[in-house]
Formats: sequence, C-alpha cells, structure tokens
Amino acid sequence: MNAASQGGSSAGCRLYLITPPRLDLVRFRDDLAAALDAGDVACLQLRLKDAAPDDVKRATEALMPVCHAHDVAFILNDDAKLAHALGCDGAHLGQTDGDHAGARKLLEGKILGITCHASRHLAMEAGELGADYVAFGAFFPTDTKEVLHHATPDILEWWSEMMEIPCVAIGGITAQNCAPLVRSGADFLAVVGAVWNHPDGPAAGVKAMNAAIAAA
Ligand SMILES: Cc1ncc(COP(=O)(O)OP(=O)(O)O)c(N)n1
Ligand SMILES: Cc1nc(C(=O)O)sc1CCOP(=O)(O)O
Ligand SMILES: [Mg+2]
Repeated sequence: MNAASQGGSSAGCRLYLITPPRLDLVRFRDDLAAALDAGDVACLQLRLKDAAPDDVKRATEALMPVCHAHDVAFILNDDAKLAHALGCDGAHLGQTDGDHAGARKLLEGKILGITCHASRHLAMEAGELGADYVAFGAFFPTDTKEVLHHATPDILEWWSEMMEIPCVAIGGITAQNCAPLVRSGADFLAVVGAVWNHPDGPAAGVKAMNAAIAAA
C-alpha cells in the first residue's frame, strides 16, 4: 500500500475503512465523501457480502471516483479477478477466497492484502508470495461479522519487528480500544462500525479514530 501509506498520523498508523456489508449506494456515496473530507484515510475496501457482480460493478463505479478524488486507494474484497476487471487499486483476499499466488500475478503493481487471522504461519506464507499487507484479527468482539479467530497485540509486535511488509489490525476496533494496537506496530486499523455506526455520523467517526491513533 505504498502510495496510500504516505502522509499519515504521527504514530505512522493509518485508518483503513471497510464499507458496511450492505448499503444504499446513493446515501452511502454522500456518507463516504463526508468521511473522506473529515481526515486522513489510506484506503476503502468495498465489502458487499453476497452481492452480484453487477451490483459490485455499480458500487465500484459510484465509489471509486470519490476515493480517487480524495487520494484514497479503492480495494475490492473477495474477488481478485473482478478487482482486475473493474480497475480497482487492489483486492483483499481471505484464506478461502481463491488462489493467492494467481491473484498476485494478476494484480501485478496493484495492492494485494491477505487475511492471516491470528496465524504467524499464514502471515509468513502471505509475505513470501508477495502480499502488500497482512491482516490480523479479530482483536475485539464485533457485531459486523461472526469471527472464528481471535488475535492479540503480540502478533503485531512480532510481525512489525521482523518484517517490512505492513500489517493491518481488524475486528471490533474503536477509538476507545485502539491504542494498544497502534503501540504494538499496526500500520493500519481497519474498521467498519467505528466509522459507519458512529452516533454522530461517519465524519465524526473518522475524526475520532484519527485523534485516537495520533494520541496512542
Ligand atoms: C483488512 C481486512 N482484513 C481482514 C478481512 C477479512 O477477510 P476474510 O477473512 O476474507 O473475510 P470476509 O471479509 O470476506 O468476510 C477483510 N475483509 N479486510
Ligand atoms: C470484515 C472483518 N474481518 C474480520 C477478521 O477478523 O478477519 S473482523 C471483521 C469485521 C470488522 O468490522 P468492525 O470494525 O465493525 O468490527
Ligand atoms: Mg473474504
């Protein structure tokens, strides 16, 4: 995530936004613009679970220009081929989202992120195949998805002391609980609820997260 990772907070950690799993595109485009106007965001991951490719295409066409106008990378969840076909800046793949090595070849020069749960072994494998970042989680309970794996901050310390490849922390992260993750070396904090469900709106969510990152 080289281009996306320039100019972050004083802690060197940046915010990684993920969309809600279902959204009203017209309303969400305005929410996204307000969120990106509010402060530093490295990237947006489009994560529409169970959406048809045509819906993902429509969402990409509506949202990617908003991201690019704010110098924010646009990453597609789950599908490297569709990310390539739609001209996205990259893809995020989980452990059951197809052939990681094939995705690396297809997305040459683009961002490839890989979910590694709480596994040092999976992270080493992802690093060896050329992932641009590895994602660890879930660090905290979350209502956004049912999680089977639970990570602790020591995996961020272990990874960041040993590897140059950035690491992303995910799962139930809020402005109130993120400080140990930043201090343990997370390069990015990936959030859904902390921004889109913030009681004062997404702009307030981005401001609160960036303030917490800077204060950590
Ligand atoms: C940044 C980031 N980290 C982890 C995930 C989870 O990916 P995955 O395990 O494939 O689960 P789904 O998102 O597909 O439900 C992610 N999306 N983004
Ligand atoms: C999409 C996702 N993946 C996770 C993992 O642990 O791999 S946790 C998660 C949900 C993140 O949403 P929130 O910030 O609202 O908790
Ligand atoms: Mg996935």
